[in-house]
Amino acid sequence: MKIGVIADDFTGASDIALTLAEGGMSVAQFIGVPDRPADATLEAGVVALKSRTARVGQAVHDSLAACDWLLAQGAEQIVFKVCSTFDSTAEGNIGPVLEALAAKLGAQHVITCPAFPENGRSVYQGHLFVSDRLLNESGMQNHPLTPMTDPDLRRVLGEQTSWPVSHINAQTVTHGPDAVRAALPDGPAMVIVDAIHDADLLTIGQAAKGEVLLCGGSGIAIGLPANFGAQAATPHWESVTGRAVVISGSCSIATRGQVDQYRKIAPSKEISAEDAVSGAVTASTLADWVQAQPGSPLVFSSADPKVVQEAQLRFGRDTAARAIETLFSDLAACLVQRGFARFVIAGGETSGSVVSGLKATELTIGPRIAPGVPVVRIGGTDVGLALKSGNFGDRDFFETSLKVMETSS
Ligand SMILES: Nc1ncnc2c1ncn2[C@@H]1O[C@H](COP(=O)(O)OP(=O)(O)OP(=O)(O)O)[C@@H](O)[C@H]1O
Ligand SMILES: O=C(O)[C@@H](O)C(=O)CO
Repeated sequence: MKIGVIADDFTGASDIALTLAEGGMSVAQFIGVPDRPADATLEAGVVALKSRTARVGQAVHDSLAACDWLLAQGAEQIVFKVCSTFDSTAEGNIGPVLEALAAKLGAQHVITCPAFPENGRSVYQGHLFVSDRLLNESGMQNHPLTPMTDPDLRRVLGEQTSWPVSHINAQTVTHGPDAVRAALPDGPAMVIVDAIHDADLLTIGQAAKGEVLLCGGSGIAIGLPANFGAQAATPHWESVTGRAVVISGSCSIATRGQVDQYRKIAPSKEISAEDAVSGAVTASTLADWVQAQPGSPLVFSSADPKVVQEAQLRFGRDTAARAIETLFSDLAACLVQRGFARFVIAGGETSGSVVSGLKATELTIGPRIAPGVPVVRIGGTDVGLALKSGNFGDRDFFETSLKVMETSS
């Protein structure tokens, strides 16, 4: 293995696995830290954790365990994959995890760049933009678990780490990889690097050749496969047919648009936080409903910020979130037992729960459905998944996912 990735959520793991696969590397996504060695022919391995919203100590512990496993598989470069909207809290988990990984790997500085231009995320003057809005005006300020209220990544990361946080600006990046390398500080530092276009990420990738530790969204990996001699490719896919369901626990603006759109063409059922917390709706009754519907139904808890906020005040943020996640995880487990073969899941935390419910341990990566979202297959099965990050995909995403799963390529 050449590149080892530690991803702080499951959709993010698929996102960067797609980047590496399209960069021409053979790649697999592992669900949690595997208890056995990876296939020796793999060039990149992505360990998907559910550490973004875990307690700091747990996130550090899990990330170090993933790092140990990746190093044991021969990984020469470790990437800590975080959200392209830098989702975190004042305590972490990005800063503490990076500090721990840097200590383990003996890294002096950590190039950090969440830019993902194809999905509208750019970093300029140390500030993160989502399309033409600063992060804190992009809708991310209302995120149910990690509201992002400060667009200055130097400040955001600075609050989470005792390391100095420095910055390499866009002008330096346009001067090429040597200029970026020359701008890296001598002493220990987390280094936020600006990137506006894919070309900037390619430059950063070249500059990062030989660096043991990097941090970013999937964009940070655009330039990395070429450092190991890989050439761009389209991942292979064998069609998955069979009954399908769409499960959405993401409350992002993009997902709510996709839910509105899909409800026009498929049966749908909304689950409230109260339904899940009170146990009024159980996984098996929900599975009965899904099974009785024609076509590929949608089950969703996606709601607007006001509804989410009310539920959080009433039940507690974590209680509401975990009750919905557990319900969806149990639902998926019921449905796979009843022969369902295609699952489209919206939301990183939601995907983490559902994939665990499906008892998946390894995913193979297929072609893209949308930027940042591949189709994936549970290793050794005919079960196909789309794990969609909250903010990704256009309004037809759910329908498109089902079609891409059916099509060999
Ligand atoms: N109606 C609701 N009320 C309260 N919490 C909810 C509701 N619906 C979903 N949630 C919770 O909100 C969280 C949404 O996070 P999730 O990561 O799944 O989506 P996302 O943040 O949009 O996606 P991503 O992390 O990929 O950007 C989940 O923990 C989910 O259980
Ligand atoms: O980087 C992103 O935005 C996504 O891959 C993600 O991590 C959302 O959960």
